[in-house]
Amino acid sequence: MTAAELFGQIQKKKSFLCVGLDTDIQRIPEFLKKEKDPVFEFNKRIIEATHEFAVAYKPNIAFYEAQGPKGWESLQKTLEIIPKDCFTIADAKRGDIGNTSKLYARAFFDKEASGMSFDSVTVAPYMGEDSVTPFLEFEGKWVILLALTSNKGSSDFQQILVDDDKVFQKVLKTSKNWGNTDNMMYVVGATKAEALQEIRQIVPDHFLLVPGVGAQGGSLEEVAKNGMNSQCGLLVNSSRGIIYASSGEDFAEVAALEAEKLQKEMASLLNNLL
Ligand SMILES: O=c1ccn([C@@H]2O[C@H](COP(=O)(O)O)[C@@H](O)[C@H]2O)c(=O)[nH]1
Repeated sequence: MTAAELFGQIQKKKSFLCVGLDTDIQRIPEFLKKEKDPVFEFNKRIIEATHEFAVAYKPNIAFYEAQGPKGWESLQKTLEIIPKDCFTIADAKRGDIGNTSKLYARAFFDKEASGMSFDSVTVAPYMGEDSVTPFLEFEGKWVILLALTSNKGSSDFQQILVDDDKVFQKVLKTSKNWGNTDNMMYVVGATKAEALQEIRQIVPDHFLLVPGVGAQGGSLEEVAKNGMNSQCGLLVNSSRGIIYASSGEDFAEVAALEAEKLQKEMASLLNNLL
């Protein structure tokens, strides 16, 4: 999916919502646990209930890896049923020396090799250009590079000043030439919305993946005010705030209500663009 096609979906659905599939077997409603694949059944119901309000889905790979081979199977089956008009993100935070990154890229992009073909994968920038470019060699696929993350520990390294730039600013300035606006996005936490204006000075046209509304308390309004560009340029993720809004048999309906609430707010924030 190109950036223009993604913006097309945003315009169509009046939404820049990404639903996070952080599906923890320990938080799945009891009644689903009798199913052969409870994680998949949970995801299926969440996807069916929320897809009219969302333009993207982001399974966090840790939740699947932690289940061993059956977790990978649940992930693969989940990816198959995400509607084709939705952008898919493998939130795996990978990156290694070049020949290893190539294999990570194959794991998430090459269906013939791994059985999965996500649109994008999150990558850590720490090991530099040769750890990122192997992902960019896959035509039509995206790298979503960690820039300024939503957690408290982002101040440990990402916000350190080096020669007048904070490390996350250096990451943006250096990496924006590795790819282009059709194959690179950046992660910026919603809890860091005040930094979005300076980030937009460096990467005015790139899409940003913004996790941290909902359970982490980031403000959607602040994110849009500081980070939206003329093509929206934002995918805002909420995971726990949607998928665990109810722990009962009504979990999918309540998830839909939460997703719709965010979509309505997004529609009004998009009003000036559409
Ligand atoms: O800076 C970051 C990068 C990634 N994440 C991931 O996004 C979701 C957020 O989940 P919530 O339940 O909505 O808080 C989760 O998968 C994180 O690993 C992030 O939060 N911050």
